[in-house]
Parts: sequence; structure tokens; C-alpha cells
Amino acid sequence: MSTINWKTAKEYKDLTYKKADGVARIAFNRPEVRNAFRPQTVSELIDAFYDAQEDLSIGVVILTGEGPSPKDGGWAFCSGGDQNARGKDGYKDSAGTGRLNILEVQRMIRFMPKVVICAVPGWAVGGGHSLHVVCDMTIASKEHAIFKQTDLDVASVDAGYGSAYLAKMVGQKKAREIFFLGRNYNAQEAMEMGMVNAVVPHKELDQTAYKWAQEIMEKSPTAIKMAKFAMNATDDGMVGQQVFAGEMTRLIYMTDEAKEGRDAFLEKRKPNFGGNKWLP
Ligand SMILES: CC(C)(COP(=O)(O)OP(=O)(O)OC[C@H]1O[C@@H](n2cnc3c(N)ncnc32)[C@H](O)[C@@H]1OP(=O)(O)O)[C@@H](O)C(=O)NCCC(=O)NCCSC(=O)CCC(=O)c1ccccc1C(=O)O
Repeated sequence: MSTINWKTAKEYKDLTYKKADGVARIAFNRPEVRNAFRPQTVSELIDAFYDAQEDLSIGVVILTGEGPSPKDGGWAFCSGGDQNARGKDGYKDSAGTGRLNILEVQRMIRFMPKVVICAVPGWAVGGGHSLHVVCDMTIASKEHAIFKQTDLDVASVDAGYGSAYLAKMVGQKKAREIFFLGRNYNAQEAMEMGMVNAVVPHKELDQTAYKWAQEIMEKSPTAIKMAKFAMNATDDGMVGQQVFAGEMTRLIYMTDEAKEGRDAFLEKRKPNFGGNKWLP
């Protein structure tokens, strides 16, 4: 298989962030704690996702985890909130403020007008499990991926996408089992449940995610974006409608009618939209 020409896009403490041919790769880089996230990690995620969203050359984001752990060779996508950083009112940032800002990352993934592929090289646990759920597609390592929802063991709960949206994905009974029992599921079991798109040999994980991203890059950016927002809209209520409709407004702005409307206002005259464009 050909090598991917990844170039570091920005240096972070808790992440690696690279780009190659229209694809951004954001990876947790705390393998010694199974890629648990602390507020610093989350701030960096927000920064990297924002960069990927704003970069006109980027069409797809891959979210993954670096590894293996230098301590014991274990692989992880992400093991959720770093329990060492947890205080009474959330995960403590450098100023001592309790934060739950991983939810902001979930919203960025959900609402970004680009496809986000989750590549799971190992554990996807707790808040890490929720992140995989909210990504558009998930590809998992055959040998090392394990899906596990431990939120309830540590008195936490993702009451949004991580649970309610998961239930839409795998069904109510299965989602309740995942949360209430907190068991381990391998990649194949996760695929059979409908929360994983593909299971691939570990050494092919990055390459497969990149290949899928390249296939997406060949499609119409506007149609991809509208398809993602259309599929989100039924579950996202008024915000889903707002996001979808925002893009519709952009499409209206790109018409001759919009140009005429703007020009007529600026020229202080009545707009002439033409009478023969009332398409059936
Ligand atoms: C992930 C495990 C199942 C892996 O088990 P194993 O392979 O046996 O490895 P270990 O020896 O246990 O771990 C190696 C090493 O890593 C440390 N570590 C692992 N996970 C964490 C963690 N989350 N925080 C801190 N440290 C961690 C572990 O202590 C070991 O260190 P040593 O020094 O080498 O001993 C297993 O590790 C495991 O179960 N981990 C805990 C998983 C967990 O409970 N995560 C937190 C769930 S709660 C959460 O994520 C909340 C997120 C959030 O902010 C949120 C807020 C509001 C609404 C929603 C959410 C949301 O859920 O997203």
C-alpha cells in the first residue's frame, strides 16, 4: 500500500494534528493513559477541529488515537475523561475551573460541514465511546478495538449523543445493555450492532480511513454537506433545521435572484427577479 504524505499541521501537547491531500488527521496522543482527555486535550481538540473546519482544502477529518502505550503496548482510541483531572464540578483546567467541554467537541463533529471518520485502534471507552458514536462513520481495528461504556461506573453520564443517539443507532435494548452492563464488545460485535462501518486488520486502519476519505473527496462538497445535515436534522430538532437551512441560505445567495435583491437594495430601486423562473 502507498504511504500517505502526512504533514504536521500544528504542534500540540496532547494531540497530533496532520494533513494530507484534503484530509485532516487529529489523534489523541496520551497513550500512557489510554488517550484519556483532560481540559487541555479538549481545548486542543476544539482548536484543531476549528482549523479543519475553516480550511477550504479539507473535506474529511479522521479522528483517531496514537499508540501503542510505551508502558505496556496497549492500544486506545480514547478512554474518556481523565479521572485524575476530575474535581467536584467537572474536569479541572489550569485555572482550576471545572469543565465538561468535551460536549463542545461533540457538537463541532456533529455540525461541521465535513465528514468525520473515527478510526478506532484500541479502547473506545466512556467519553471516548461517545465520541465514536457522534462521528459520521467508524472503522475499527480487528485485533485491538474494544468498545465499552463505563460512564455509569464512575458516576458520569452522557445523556445526549452518547446514549440517546446511540440508541437510535443500535436499538433501545442494545443501548441499554451497553450502558447498564458496561461490557466489552470487540470490533466485529460492534459492527453487527450497527455502530461500526468496517473492521480492518490493525495495520491497515489508518490507510483504510484515508482511502475512505479520498473516496469522499471525489464527491460534490455541497451535496455531501447537505446529505450529512439532512441525516442529522431529524434528530437535532430546531438546531438541526437551523444548520440545514443555513446552508440553504448560502445556496440562495449564490443565485442571480440574490444578486438582484442585493443590487436593487444598494441602488435604491425595486428588484426585478424576472417573471419566468417559477419552476414547477
Ligand atoms: C480503558 C480501560 C478499559 C483500559 O483497561 P486496561 O487496558 O486494563 O488498562 P489500564 O491498566 O486500566 O490503564 C492503563 C493506564 O491508563 C490509565 N487510564 C485509563 N483510563 C483512564 C482515564 N479515563 N483517566 C485516567 N487514567 C486512565 C490507568 O489508570 C492506567 O494508568 P497506570 O498509571 O498505568 O495504572 C480502563 O483503563 C478503564 O476502564 N479506564 C477508565 C474509563 C473511564 O471510566 N473513563 C471515564 C468515563 S466518564 C467520561 O468519560 C466523562 C466524559 C465527559 O467529560 C462528559 C461530560 C459530560 C457529559 C458527557 C461526557 C461524556 O461521557 O462524554
